[in-house]
Amino acid sequence: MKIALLGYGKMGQVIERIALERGHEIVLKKDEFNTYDGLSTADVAIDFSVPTAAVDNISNCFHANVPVVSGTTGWLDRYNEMETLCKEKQGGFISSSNFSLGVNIFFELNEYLAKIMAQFDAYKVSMEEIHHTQKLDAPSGTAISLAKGVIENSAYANWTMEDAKSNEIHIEAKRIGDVPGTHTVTYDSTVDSIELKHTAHNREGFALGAVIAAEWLAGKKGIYTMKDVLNLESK
Ligand SMILES: NC(=O)C1=CN([C@@H]2O[C@H](COP(=O)(O)OP(=O)(O)OC[C@H]3O[C@@H](n4cnc5c(N)ncnc54)[C@H](OP(=O)(O)O)[C@@H]3O)[C@@H](O)[C@H]2O)C=CC1
Ligand SMILES: O=C(O)C1=N[C@H](C(=O)O)C[C@H](O)C1
Repeated sequence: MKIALLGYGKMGQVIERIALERGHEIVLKKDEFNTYDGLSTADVAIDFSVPTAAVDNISNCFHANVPVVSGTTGWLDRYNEMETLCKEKQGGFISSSNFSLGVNIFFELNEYLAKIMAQFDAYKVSMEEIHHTQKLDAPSGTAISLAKGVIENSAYANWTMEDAKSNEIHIEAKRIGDVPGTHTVTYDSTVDSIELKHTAHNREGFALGAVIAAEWLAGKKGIYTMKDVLNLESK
C-alpha cells in the first residue's frame, strides 16, 4: 500500500517505521515547508501534524481522492466542515483523538462506568491528562473524548479546565518531561474513589493503531471511527 505521511514529527517517524515493517511504501513526507507532490499517488494518507495544518491536510486529501486517517488533535472545532467536504467529495475519513488499542478499550470502559455512576450522586467525576512538554494543545484530544463519553452517558453537561460546577467535568492538564500520554478518570466521594487509568509507555501503540486504521480504510468511502476498525460494540 502507498502511504502519504502528512506530518513527519515524533508520530510521523514512528508511523513510517511501522508502515515499512508491515510492507508499505511511503510516497510523501509532508512537513511545514514542502508541497503535496505525490499525494495523489497514495492509496491512503495519515495526518499527524499540528492543529493549524490539519484542516488543509485533510481537505487536500479529499480533493486528491485519497482516503485519510487523521490523528491530529486540537482542530476539532472544524470537524463538521471536514465531514461535509468528505461527503461532497465522496471521500474516506477516520479521525480519532487516540488510535491505540488500549485507549479504545479504555474509551469503552469509560462509557460503561459512566452509565453505572450516573445512578450515584455521591460521586463526582474528574479527569487528569499528563503529556510531554512539547504538546501544543490542552486538554488532550483523548481527555476531551473521555469527557464526551461521560457526558453522553450521564447528567454531566460540559467539561472545563476551570473550577467545575456540579454538572461539569473538571479536566486537569499537566505537561511533564517526555511523558507519551497518561489519562485518569476519577470518581470521588467522601468515603472512597474509583480510578480508571491508561498509561502509554511509548508512541508505538498510537502509530500501530493508525497504520491498522489506514490499512482498513484504503479503498473505502465514507466516515468511520476506530469503533468500526476494531469492531468494538458499546454495551
Ligand atoms: N490520535 C492519536 O493517537 C495521537 C495523536 N497525536 C497528535 O498528533 C499530532 C502530532 O503529534 P507529534 O508527532 O507528537 O507532533 P510533532 O510536533 O512531533 O510533529 C508535528 C509535525 O507536523 C509538521 N507540520 C507542521 N506544519 C505542517 C503542515 N502544514 N503540513 C504537514 N505537516 C506539518 C511539523 O513539521 P515541522 O517540524 O517542519 O514544523 C512536524 O513534523 C498532535 O496533534 C498530537 O496531539 C499524537 C499521538 C497520538
Ligand atoms: O500529543 C500527544 O503526544 C498525544 N496526543 C493525543 C491527545 O491529544 O490525546 C494522544 C496521545 O495522548 C498523545
